Amino acid sequence: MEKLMIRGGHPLRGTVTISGAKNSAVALLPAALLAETEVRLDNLPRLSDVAVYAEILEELGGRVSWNQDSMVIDPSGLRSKAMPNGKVKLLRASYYLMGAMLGRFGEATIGLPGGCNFEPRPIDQHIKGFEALGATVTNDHGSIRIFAKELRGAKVYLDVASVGATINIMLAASRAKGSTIIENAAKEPEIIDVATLLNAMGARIKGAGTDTIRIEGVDAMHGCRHSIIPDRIQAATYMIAAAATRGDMLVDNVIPKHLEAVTAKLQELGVHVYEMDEAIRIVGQPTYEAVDVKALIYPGFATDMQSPMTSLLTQANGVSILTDYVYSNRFKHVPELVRMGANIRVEGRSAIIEGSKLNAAKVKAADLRAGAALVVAGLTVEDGITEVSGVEYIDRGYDYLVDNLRMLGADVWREAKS
Ligand SMILES: CC(=O)N[C@H]1[C@@H](OP(=O)(O)OP(=O)(O)OC[C@H]2O[C@@H](n3ccc(=O)[nH]c3=O)[C@H](O)[C@@H]2O)O[C@H](CO)[C@@H](O)[C@@H]1O
Ligand SMILES: C=C(OP(=O)(O)O)C(=O)O
Repeated sequence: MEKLMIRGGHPLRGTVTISGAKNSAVALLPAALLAETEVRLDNLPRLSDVAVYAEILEELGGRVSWNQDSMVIDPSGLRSKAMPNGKVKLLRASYYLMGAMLGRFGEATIGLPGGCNFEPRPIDQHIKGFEALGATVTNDHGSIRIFAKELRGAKVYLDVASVGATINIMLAASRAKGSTIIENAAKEPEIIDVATLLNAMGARIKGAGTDTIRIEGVDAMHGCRHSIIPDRIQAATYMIAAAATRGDMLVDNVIPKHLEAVTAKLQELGVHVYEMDEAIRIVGQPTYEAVDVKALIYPGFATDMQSPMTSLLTQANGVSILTDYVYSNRFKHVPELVRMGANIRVEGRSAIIEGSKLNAAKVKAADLRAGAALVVAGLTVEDGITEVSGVEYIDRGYDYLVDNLRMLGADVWREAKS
């Protein structure tokens, strides 16, 4: 186990290039199981979640070769295999194996997912979707067993606009007989990315990115080449870090439209933000004014950005209220920020943040974005060294973090945990 050491107080200056989106990658890899020939994914991020997924595909008989930021998945040797335990427990997005294997083999047995468990994260809407398509779903001691003699298209109305359920239903329905309609579908950009890959593989999906998605099932799917969209959460984290350190950063290889909610909120704080075609420049300012933030489904301010945003709000004058309407209790970063001198209290699903100077401390990341929040906080501290443990969570979502931060002028390094 390692920890991240941060000697803060350096404004981040320069250019950072954002990698492909984690939340796309972990859906595109299992989607490749639906093809009968090779799928090549470009702009793939070097993340631990991606590495674990590649190993899962190999365990299922797929052949995977990973070269720089491209991966070729040869699904020709794939077989149906129960995966009740093991690697599926290491990441949240292993639930996509359910939809992909159901579509490909008519059956799947997958252990309930792991990943960041900041609060209970049910998958009832995924299951409702599979059942609507004609599958029988049982929970066998923490493993979900799904079986269908024949998948038939159906209309599914999601009770909540769930990203995972929307993608899982798209995966299975791509190989069902007839048409499926998903109503109240999630609209996140990663859903469009998955639909783009599936269509390039021969699927017939329309409406991804709106709340109604129509899928005409097809009999067979084939390989293709696909480039993954940039990671908007990673990009937002760097934008927030630039603002928090009063730096001047060009965040390159982004789709600015995906970042509108964070751009608008940074401008409201007083940060200068300049949008270009594929980049955003952030110019930090000496003082910021408190703002309220509501984390919502897309195109609202993403819940995954709220923890790093909390750290930035400690740098604003006045009291900010940050409310998470997606996850009611995603505040594991708060006690650690308080350890660093932050003045924050949690009331219900809101964090009430009063601006204050932060101090160096030994803190622990309890999940991925809590880790990102602690890194942003550590970068603002002028004296002393902040030690962030739980780096394995941060590695789920930020590749080349130390290299990138050092290139931007930060004094950060990894050390073995004593
Ligand atoms: C791998 C991946 O893409 N992860 C993202 C995905 O997670 P994930 O897809 O798991 O999140 P969902 O969009 O499904 O969850 C949104 C909300 O719906 C609820 N819900 C979800 C499914 C369900 O069957 N029943 C139910 O009640 C959840 O508890 C939550 O309150 O979207 C989240 C919300 O943007 C992000 O934080 C995660 O980074
Ligand atoms: C919660 C996250 O990821 P996951 O759903 O994979 O745990 C995240 O990316 O912030």
